[in-house]
Amino acid sequence: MVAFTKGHGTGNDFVIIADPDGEIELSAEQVAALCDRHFGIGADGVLRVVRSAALPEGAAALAEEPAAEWFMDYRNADGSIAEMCGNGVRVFVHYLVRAGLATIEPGTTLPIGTRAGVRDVTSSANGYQVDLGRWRLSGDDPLAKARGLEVARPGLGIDVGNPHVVVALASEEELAGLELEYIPELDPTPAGGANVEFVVPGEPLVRDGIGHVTMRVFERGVGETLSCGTGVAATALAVRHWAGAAAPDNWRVDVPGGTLGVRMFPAEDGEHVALSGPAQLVYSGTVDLI
Ligand SMILES: N[C@H](CCC[C@H](N)C(=O)O)C(=O)O
Repeated sequence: MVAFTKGHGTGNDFVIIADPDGEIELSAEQVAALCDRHFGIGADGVLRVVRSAALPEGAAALAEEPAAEWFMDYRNADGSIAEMCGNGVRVFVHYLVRAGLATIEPGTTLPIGTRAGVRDVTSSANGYQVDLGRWRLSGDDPLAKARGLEVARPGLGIDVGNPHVVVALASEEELAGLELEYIPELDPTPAGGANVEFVVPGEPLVRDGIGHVTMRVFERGVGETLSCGTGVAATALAVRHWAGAAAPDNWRVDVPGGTLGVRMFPAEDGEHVALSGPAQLVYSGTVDLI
């Protein structure tokens, strides 16, 4: 039996397993069993909470300034490993704070180790803000086909530590008509796959200097989720890219599970993108690992 806590960020839900000394080896099958919504707890992913010192890949997280004492071992619902989870890192930090394992005061930063590198988290008015780091156009711009979409649409590849393909749709009706119980088809398929976001620009796109979009997402290794933090950031970046230089650096993104904030800002190593939003813990329990 292992102790777990269930948490979510705008409906993107996770099984949190505290393993500070890195004693629990989670297999892909065990993760898939935990995430199964009928035979397990049910979640979009697993967050294993482990001290960086207890992990081989955690060494890099300790080498940075400031060192990241904690490492987020994120897994997708199918058991696959992904580099980064934007909603997940907010839930991860919220768990650390509520469990008394870390503190985060207004104006202070808590560095968290991830497979995409150390990510800085701060408290914010709507919960937490995570600096997802430097973003880039991935160059993987496939054609996207989806059930319920009349014609294939061009996608824009965006990397925010993990891979995304963002597809612009013409209307909320088109967005609602997508049958995302079926995996979208990307042609060509990026090596390693990608999370696929479908977006409708707000009418108007910019209100009071803030960009507004609505989106849905099919997550790599999961399926359609109510929210995907890195996907929300990638979507705002893609829409701003399409809108051109006059587009704002602050965005509000509506997802089925709620609303998240995105902000682009200059940093020493290039432009960064930050994601802000809520994090909730729902319940705790114990579970038999298969
Ligand atoms: N839900 C996560 C994204 C997980 C990405 C994962 N599905 C992948 O394979 O990259 C988020 O909030 O950013």
